Amino acid sequence: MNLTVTDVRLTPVLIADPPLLNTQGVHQPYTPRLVVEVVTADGVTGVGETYGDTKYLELARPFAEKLKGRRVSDLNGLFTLADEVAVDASRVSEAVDVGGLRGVQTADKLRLSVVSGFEVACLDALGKSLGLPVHALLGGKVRDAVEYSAYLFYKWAEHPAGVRAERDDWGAALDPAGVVEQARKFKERYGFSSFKLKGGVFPPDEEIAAVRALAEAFPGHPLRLDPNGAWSVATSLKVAGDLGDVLEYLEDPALGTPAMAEVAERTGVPLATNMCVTTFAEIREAFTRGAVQVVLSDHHYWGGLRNTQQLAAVCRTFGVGVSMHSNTHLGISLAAMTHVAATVPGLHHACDSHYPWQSEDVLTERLVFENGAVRVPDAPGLGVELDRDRLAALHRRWLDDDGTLRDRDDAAAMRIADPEWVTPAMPRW
Ligand SMILES: O=C([O-])C(=O)C[C@H](O)[C@@H](O)C(=O)[O-]
Ligand SMILES: [Mg+2]
Repeated sequence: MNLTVTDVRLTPVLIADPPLLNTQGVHQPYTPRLVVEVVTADGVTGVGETYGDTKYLELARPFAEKLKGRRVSDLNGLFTLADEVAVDASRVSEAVDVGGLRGVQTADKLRLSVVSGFEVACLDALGKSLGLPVHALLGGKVRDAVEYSAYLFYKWAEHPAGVRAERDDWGAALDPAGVVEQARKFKERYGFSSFKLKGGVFPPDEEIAAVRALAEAFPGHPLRLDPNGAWSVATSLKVAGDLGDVLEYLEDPALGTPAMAEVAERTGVPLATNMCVTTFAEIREAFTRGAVQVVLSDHHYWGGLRNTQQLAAVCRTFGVGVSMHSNTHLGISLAAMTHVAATVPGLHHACDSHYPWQSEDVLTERLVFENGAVRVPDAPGLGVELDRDRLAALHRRWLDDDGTLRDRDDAAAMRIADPEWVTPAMPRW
């Protein structure tokens, strides 16, 4: 068996995204992703996926060149390789990523986000070469299915008039009734029984009312609210006080570890984060201050599936829960998330996934949610297959774009509907 990488293919794509609202603005009609393929000397192809914005592509290209000649089994070596790829300082001059949705932006985190796509592709190729599923390469699954939560968003019925976009059949959700209706659809279509509402969009009282309406419509179901740090400590405490009886956890109510620690100290409602603990370096302060009770891992920015397992082990050591964060992603990443989640003992919270919002994929067969869960694939590698025609079509869309959609910008999308829109100063409420 020859596991040497002889070729690496990078295919940026633009995939359709509905008009989902968050505190920074609204999703653009298409969002960039990068599909990574590694090919071994034996002709085995492994596939991975990560962010597709320009700053990631700029790193992925030299990284791909360096990977050639190495073995797909050399997973630790990926981090050494990544250290050799220079990050343009202007790419990390902002303190926060995606207008603040993914926490601090550092050169390391950028590199790790790129490594993750290659790590998954290498694991896929290795698994296919050995005839083993990725979860077996990670030590073996401890469950046969991974539970996901319905990721509810405030949402317009459609993208602004005149903007090229794909239509969706979810309708608008701009008030409590709309949110409950969306949740019903999620439950009907996918069987989800946990619900997360992306907040930070409307004044907190409106979002409290929406969560109350969910609690009434779905009694006993785990509920979460995530305003992406849009609230002050006082507002966070008010929301925790009003919703404490129905929330599984409150996600990033306030921005940064000190503010989260202050909230945590004064409420019994567990706090989750994908914003103040997003790197290993951020763990110590957050855990010693008791700022978070659940970390939402994301194999993309934590640097892959094996780093996700390490994060889970650290969380376990400190008695902190673990679950998963999600951005817009394709089926490749859902498969990767499912494999790693299957290996993590003590995963007590349903994972987030944007996948139901994605009408487009690059796989021959979409992954399916049954009773809110994805069965852990047992076929070799990730257990998914690329549909090359779909991949080519979505790449064509990326090629045809004049550059406006190649870098995610939720504030720019919002300005099309509201030219006065500026990224809100935090805390917003
Ligand atoms: O905090 C989170 O869960 C996210 O930031 C997830 C996504 O980025 C979501 O907010 C989005 O895409 O609008
Ligand atoms: Mg979050």
